[in-house]
Amino acid sequence: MTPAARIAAAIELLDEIEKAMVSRGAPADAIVASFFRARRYAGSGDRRAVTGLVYGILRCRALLVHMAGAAGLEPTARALVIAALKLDGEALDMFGTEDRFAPAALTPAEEGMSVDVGSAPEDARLNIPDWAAAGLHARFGDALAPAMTALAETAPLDLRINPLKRVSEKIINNFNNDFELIDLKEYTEISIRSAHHRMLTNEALYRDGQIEVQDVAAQVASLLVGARPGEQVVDFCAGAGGKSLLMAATMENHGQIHAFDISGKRLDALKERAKRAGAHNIQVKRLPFEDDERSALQRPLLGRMDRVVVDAPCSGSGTWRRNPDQRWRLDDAALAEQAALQGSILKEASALVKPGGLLVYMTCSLLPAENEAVADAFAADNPDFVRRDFRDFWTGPWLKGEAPASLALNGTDLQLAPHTHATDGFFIAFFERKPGA
Ligand SMILES: C[S@@+](CC[C@H](N)C(=O)[O-])C[C@H]1O[C@@H](n2cnc3c(N)ncnc32)[C@H](O)[C@@H]1O
Repeated sequence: MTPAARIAAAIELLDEIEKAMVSRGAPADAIVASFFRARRYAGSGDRRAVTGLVYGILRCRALLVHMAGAAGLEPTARALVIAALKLDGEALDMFGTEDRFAPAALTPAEEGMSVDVGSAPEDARLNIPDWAAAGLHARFGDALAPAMTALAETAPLDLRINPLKRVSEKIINNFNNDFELIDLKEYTEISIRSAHHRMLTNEALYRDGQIEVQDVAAQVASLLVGARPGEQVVDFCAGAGGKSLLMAATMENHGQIHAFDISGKRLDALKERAKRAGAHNIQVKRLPFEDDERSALQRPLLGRMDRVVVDAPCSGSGTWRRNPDQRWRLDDAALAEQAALQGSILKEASALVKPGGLLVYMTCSLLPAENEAVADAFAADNPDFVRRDFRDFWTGPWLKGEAPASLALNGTDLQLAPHTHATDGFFIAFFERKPGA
């Protein structure tokens, strides 16, 4: 593709992503994949250039929208691409050239767009969507700028060794030098990090289930649950099984994990991953939508589980490094709806915990409305549960050293964030059902 054709393609691709953000359609990575499936003529260099420009735009979209608005332009995909090129100090001479793929010539308003970043409001400079502004200010206070800068970066590729497969240090050390593995032993014994994103599907270690892809925050969360061999555990929102797989390892495949989710597709993926990982104690159950069927499925487990994990559906604000389009997919009403759903799932799942058992609530969110507020409301309405300090659980297998400092707004829960912990944003709260309750 010519440079002009790449710009035209970036405008087209961004337009598709913008429309999907409004309609809450497919996520950006799925749109990128289908965009290039339909354009087989695009080489890998073209893909990298077009995708790099589009993702770069999503990482500072609020500022670009501000720049377009200040020039009297609607924030169309074309205006955002022009703003991004200006911000990067790129020449705009590929617009309106003889090249038949070139985008149309710049209008006077587009020509005149100013790159006066200093005059933009702080939330625009830091790429903060309106619906998350109050929560992020409350979470980070004076550290808002470094926190948001870290959230705008590209996340590393985090992996973990699968303890069920007993991979030796030597094998890991030999694992494709190209991966530039960083020895990441700060929080756990089993984490490794690659500076680069590569396809792992052809790697023998991955195909044989010896390594898994999982952000370190999610690894820490799974280990903090502390599931032991022989226990009965429910992973209430198990999805594709990130937490279940690691819990199966702490349980050494003994006892039972009941993996629930409403998505049959995700549970199918869990089954595949469990097979690859050699995790044999996970029983997958799709939660029906009808209330009575849903209750019937859970009835045999009521009040009998040693541990119940609720990895609730959330805004995903802690994963914005990986999914920058997620910032633009919610609004105030959707956030409130999400928090209400989180509260109701937590309440429903709590009924499965046995007296003396543990309920662990977690999200990959940074927002107090989805984190402390949901946990606080549960604590207030459920006196038969005691809120426990996360530090008490920093004892499980493969967790290292001292518990890290927490960014939670209280002294008991754990909140991780990219700028302080070099992980995704992640929240975890612990509740113990009173013995005899
Ligand atoms: C954060 S994801 C779970 C990720 C998963 N635990 C992992 O580690 O890979 C949240 C999951 O909640 C599921 N979910 C959404 N609404 C639900 C509900 N009402 N009951 C149970 N699961 C639900 C979604 O399908 C999604 O898989």
